[in-house]
Amino acid sequence: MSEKLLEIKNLKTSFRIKDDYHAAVDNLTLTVNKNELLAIVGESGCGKSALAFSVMGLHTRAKIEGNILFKNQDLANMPVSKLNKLRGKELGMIFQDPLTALNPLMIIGDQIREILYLHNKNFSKSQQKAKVIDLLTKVGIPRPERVYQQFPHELSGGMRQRVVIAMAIANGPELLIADEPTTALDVTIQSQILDLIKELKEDIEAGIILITHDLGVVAEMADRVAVMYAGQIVEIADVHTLFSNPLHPYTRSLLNSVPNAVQDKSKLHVIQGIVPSLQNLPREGCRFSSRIPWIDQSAHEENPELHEVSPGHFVRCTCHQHFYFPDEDGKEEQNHVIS
Ligand SMILES: Nc1ncnc2c1ncn2[C@@H]1O[C@H](COP(=O)(O)OP(=O)(O)OP(=O)(O)O)[C@@H](O)[C@H]1O
Repeated sequence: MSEKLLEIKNLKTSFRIKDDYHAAVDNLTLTVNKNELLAIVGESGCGKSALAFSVMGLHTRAKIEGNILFKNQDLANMPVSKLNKLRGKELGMIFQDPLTALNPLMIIGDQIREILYLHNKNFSKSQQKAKVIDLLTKVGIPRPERVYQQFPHELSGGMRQRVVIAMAIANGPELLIADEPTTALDVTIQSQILDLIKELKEDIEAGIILITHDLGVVAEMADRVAVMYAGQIVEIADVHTLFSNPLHPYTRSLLNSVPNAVQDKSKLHVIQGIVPSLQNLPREGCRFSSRIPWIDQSAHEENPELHEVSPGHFVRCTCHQHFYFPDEDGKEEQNHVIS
C-alpha cells in the first residue's frame, strides 16, 4: 500500500485582478505518495505553477483556500516561521530559470553552504564545504572544487541548473517540486538534467512533482500523471493507463498533437484554441466545452466531477463518452462511447 506524503484537498488559489479574486487553481484535490513521481501536464496558463507555488507557500498576494497536508501538517494554514523550517529541508524546489534562482553576487559554494547551515547549525565550516563538494559531485558537476569558488554567471545554463538541483536536494527533501526544470536549457542539456532527476528519484527516495510540457519525458519518468485544464484536473491515472487509454478530450488532444515516428502525420488531431485568461475562465459547466463546440451540449455535465472509470483512473465530465475529433474520418472514433 502506497504511503501518502502530500494530500491536497479542495485547493483554491485566487489572484486579485481589479476588484475581484479569480481562481487559477480551482477546488483541486490530489495526493502524492512517498517515492512517487507525479507529472503535471497542461497548456500554458492552466495553473500548474500556481499549484506548485501554493504547495511551497511562495505566493505573496494570492488567496489560498483548502488544505495542503504534508505529513499531516497543513502547509496552507501554517505560520511562515514554521514553513521556513520545512522549505529547503523537507520541501525542495527546482525552479524554471536557474539564473533567477541563484544569487549573482555570491559564489556557488557559499550559496549551498548557506542552505545547509540554515537547517543544521552544528555543521562546522569544513564539514559544510565537504558536503557541498559531495553535492556538486552528485549532480554531475566536473571539478566541483573550482565550481565552488565560481559565481553563477561563470557557469553554463546546464551547470547552473545542476547547482539549483544540488541546492534543492542539499538537506534531503522528502518532497521535491520541479517546475519545468529544463525550460531554459537547450535540448541536449535538457535530457541530461532529466536523467539526473531520474537518478535522484531512486537515490533520495523523495516524492516528486514534475511539471512539464514534454509528454516524452512524462512517459519515461512518471509513475502517475495529472492533466490540468483551466485550474482543474481533468484526468489523472497511472502513466501506463493515461498513455494507453486517454479519455478526456483534452488529454486525447495533447497526446494526439505529438507526432511520433510511426504515425501518419495527416492523422495528427489538434484541438484549436487556447486556455482562456483567468478573468475569462468559464466557472460553470464543462470548462473544455468551448474548445469542442461540435460535441452536443447535452454530453456535458452541469457540474462536472471527476469520475473513477477504473481503479485510480479519474476523468472529469461525461463528455469524453461522446467525443470524437472533427477531422476524423473513421467511424470507430465517431462511435467512441464508453458505457
Ligand atoms: N500573480 C498573478 N497575478 C494574476 N494572475 C496570475 C498570477 N500568476 C499567475 N496568474 C494567472 O493564473 C493562471 C495560471 O498561471 P500559471 O503560471 O499557474 O500557469 P502554468 O500552467 O504554470 O503556465 P506555464 O506553463 O506557462 O508556466 C494564468 O491565467 C496566469 O495568467
